[in-house]
Amino acid sequence: MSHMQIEQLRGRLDELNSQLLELLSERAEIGQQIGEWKRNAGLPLHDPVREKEMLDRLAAQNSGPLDEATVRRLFGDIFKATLQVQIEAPAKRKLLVSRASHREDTVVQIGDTAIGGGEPVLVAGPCSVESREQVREVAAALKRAGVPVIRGGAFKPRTSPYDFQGLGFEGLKLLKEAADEFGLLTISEIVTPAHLEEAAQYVDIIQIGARNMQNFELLKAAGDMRKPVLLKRGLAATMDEFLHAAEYIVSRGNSQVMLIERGIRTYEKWTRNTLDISAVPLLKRESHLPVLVDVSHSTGRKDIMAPCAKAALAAGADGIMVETHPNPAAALSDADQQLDLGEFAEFVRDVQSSGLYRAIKS
Ligand SMILES: C=C(O[C@@H]1C=C(C(=O)O)C=C[C@H]1O)C(=O)O
Repeated sequence: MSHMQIEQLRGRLDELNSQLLELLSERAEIGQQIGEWKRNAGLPLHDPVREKEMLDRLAAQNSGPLDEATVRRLFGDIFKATLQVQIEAPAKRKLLVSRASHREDTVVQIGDTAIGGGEPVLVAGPCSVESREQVREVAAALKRAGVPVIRGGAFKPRTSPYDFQGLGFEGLKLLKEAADEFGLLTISEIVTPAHLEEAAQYVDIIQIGARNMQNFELLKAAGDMRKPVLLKRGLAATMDEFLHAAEYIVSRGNSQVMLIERGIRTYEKWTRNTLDISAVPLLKRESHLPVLVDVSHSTGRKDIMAPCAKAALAAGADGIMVETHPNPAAALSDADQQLDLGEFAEFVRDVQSSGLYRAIKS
């Protein structure tokens, strides 16, 4: 046989491989549907009687060149594979937030700013909105640094009830006023479902905080909004819990959801929390939603914020959140971890020098 003939036959085998794969995939999908039905009906997934019937029928149909034992073994393997697909948590693969159901990156577009699937963005601002002057000064610094989104807490879920609880709606108004003056977008945490509608007048992105990641009524209410939501990972939330929390929002019709890793609680004390960098590529792989990293709450220390931001971007993050305040020492919350405006400008320069982030030109 000539070399050309072999090439032709191999080409034909390649074609048959593709067809077989297509058929096997179709078969596995049907198996999945049957598996789901069985699960709902409380029936066992494995049905050896049905498998034996099929094998006997195939053996009878077989006219070679494969011998009977081989046909039985090959189909036995196919049934096993179908069973495996049925067993593997089907819920996970079918989540709306998963890549399995939506391959392309979700891009949250707010005005001229796009988050996800392209250039990473910075989100910065004070931990809490404290006064008109404070938030205005920060907004001006953000504008100078080419940062498009200002953050600032107005409803603060603090560990102690005796700590500063935020200025509430007054804080949101001050944030919006400063943002409008400098052409920025706003983001702020909302903690009460009943506040969402009113808050939507002042915030472009609703933040759901780490402590509320599994506040299901809040998630549902945010899902009924048609506003972008930034969902923070809970202090001890697994990836699975995090994605299911996002699913609560998306399943109500609000597809504009962004995820943010903010550090998890571990035994380590040198950082405020432990920044879980692996969350970034994992979430990017499992989900199509934009993924950000909060380098302030995760590290809680200024000296490693820039390297951690670079690591997050290198790992594929779509954005970085960082806290900055005109006078951190006098801040009403998170005094130790907020960058002053000089440190913030330096932080932006440092992150930019990595080539992983480009500031937006104003
Ligand atoms: C798909 C089913 O579930 C399992 C997988 C089978 C298959 O791959 O054909 C057959 C029997 C079960 O063990 C089914 O019951 O039909």
